[in-house]
Amino acid sequence: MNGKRYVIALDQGTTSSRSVLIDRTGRMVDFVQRPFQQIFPEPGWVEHNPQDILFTQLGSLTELLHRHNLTERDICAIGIDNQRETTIVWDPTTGAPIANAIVWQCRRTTPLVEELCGTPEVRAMVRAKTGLLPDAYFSASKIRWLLDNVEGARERAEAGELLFGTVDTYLVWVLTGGLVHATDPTNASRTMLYDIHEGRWDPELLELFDIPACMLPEVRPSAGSFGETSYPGIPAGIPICGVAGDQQAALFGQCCFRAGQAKNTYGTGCFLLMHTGGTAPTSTHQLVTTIAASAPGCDHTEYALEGSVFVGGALLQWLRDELGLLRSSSESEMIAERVSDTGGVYVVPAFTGLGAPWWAPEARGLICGLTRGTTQAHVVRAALESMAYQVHDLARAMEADAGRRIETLNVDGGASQNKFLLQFQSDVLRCQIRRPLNTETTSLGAAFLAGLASGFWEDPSELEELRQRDLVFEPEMDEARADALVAGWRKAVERTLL
Ligand SMILES: Nc1ncnc2c1ncn2[C@@H]1O[C@H](COP(=O)(O)OP(=O)(O)O)[C@@H](O)[C@H]1O
Ligand SMILES: O=P(O)(O)OC[C@H](O)CO
Repeated sequence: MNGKRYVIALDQGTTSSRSVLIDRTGRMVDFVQRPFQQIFPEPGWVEHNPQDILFTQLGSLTELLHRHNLTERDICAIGIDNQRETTIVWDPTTGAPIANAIVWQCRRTTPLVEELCGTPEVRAMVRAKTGLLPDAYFSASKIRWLLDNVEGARERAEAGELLFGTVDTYLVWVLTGGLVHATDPTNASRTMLYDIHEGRWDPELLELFDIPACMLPEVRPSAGSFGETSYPGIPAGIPICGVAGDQQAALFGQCCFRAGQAKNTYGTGCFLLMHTGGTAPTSTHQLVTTIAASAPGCDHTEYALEGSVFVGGALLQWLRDELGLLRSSSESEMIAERVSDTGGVYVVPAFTGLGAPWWAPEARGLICGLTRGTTQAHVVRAALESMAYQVHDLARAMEADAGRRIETLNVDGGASQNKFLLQFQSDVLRCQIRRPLNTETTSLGAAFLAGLASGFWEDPSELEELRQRDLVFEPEMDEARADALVAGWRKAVERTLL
């Protein structure tokens, strides 16, 4: 314990950077958010300018500090959570990135991954070591692309003149004045270069992707020491002692510390993660196994199963912007409640194919079951229900892989404000849904990690007690009806696979 009043979370997301002030009761006192530009140089490519990431992050931090008149005397620690997989390579002598960051959504390296990981043997080796499915999503092929396509990059990297980092690493490096080049296991586990069982960068994977080991950051515990702030304009000497990828941070922020505890984030897409304790199950349903963030003092690696829904809340934005059926996403709740069911309508938002457990990249979306009596309310309700069905499918796959039921699903994200959605989720999943009062669980997770590492909080049980009042949803729908609805959804999904 010390007299400092706050922990700050730096929440570096895909579309904005946020700085969040959190007090000892776990309350979010205030936050500052700065959006930044998305760069689409070619179809399917997505980039960020690392300077944009940096200056929106630092700008939000300084504004937050000024707004509350805060100095290093008030801030116990900084925690960082970040968009994962996004890849930055820079020159440590100047701090200048050699190119824009290649964002996790960018598909430019799909042919490269096909070429390097095309055989069943290589795919199996990558899966066994990293827990991931070989894909352009993860960092490895993005680093390789930069080395192959930026003039002189390979020679400089091999001579030890370039550094690689995910966004956490880049922020830590800049904030510590270039002293610390480090990441944490949750971020390392998303690069496709890290052996999640051995806990080290893997020589065979580095050889496969032809990436020099000297570019890679040191891997330190998520609740560990990442140096101190030393950057002009930022109060000096604040310890940075929490780092985690944003989805693992949210799992931690939801106080899912034990095997079987799960969270789902309903945002533009959805991310479902289940803590699996010290075991790393291999999914037979195309889910990925990833490293979970651990509290200080944990003597073993903890894991999670993860699955994602590509189109979640984005479907409501599509109904709003392209079909004009809604004025806002939040209006969907009131409109859906106007009807008692969808009248047999299903929406399958396979705009970019379907993810786990279907993995059908060629599938395309549909709205089916239309009759002359179908109204706006039926379609809007079916759109909300589609989010719940997709999470249901992921959750059932996860339960089969983990060999245990999800008793309670902890939820967060923008669309978790929708109570109709959460009740329907509980009905089809047949489990309790819990929404914390503070749904900013990502920032909370980063703050918790930094706060535990710095002694701001004593131990994880204290954090469970801080958890503010939850909104709880229990299944209300008759089980036979819920099963019939899910069966109808399955038929609709099958139609998209034709
Ligand atoms: N009340 C609501 N009901 C349903 N969907 C909502 C509601 N509020 C926001 N959304 C959806 O949630 C998404 C935004 O959530 P957010 O967690 O901020 O997203 P992200 O972090 O993925 O950018 C949008 O796609 C929006 O359509
Ligand atoms: O930026 P977010 O919060 O949508 O998260 C992105 C994920 O970390 C990508 O894996």
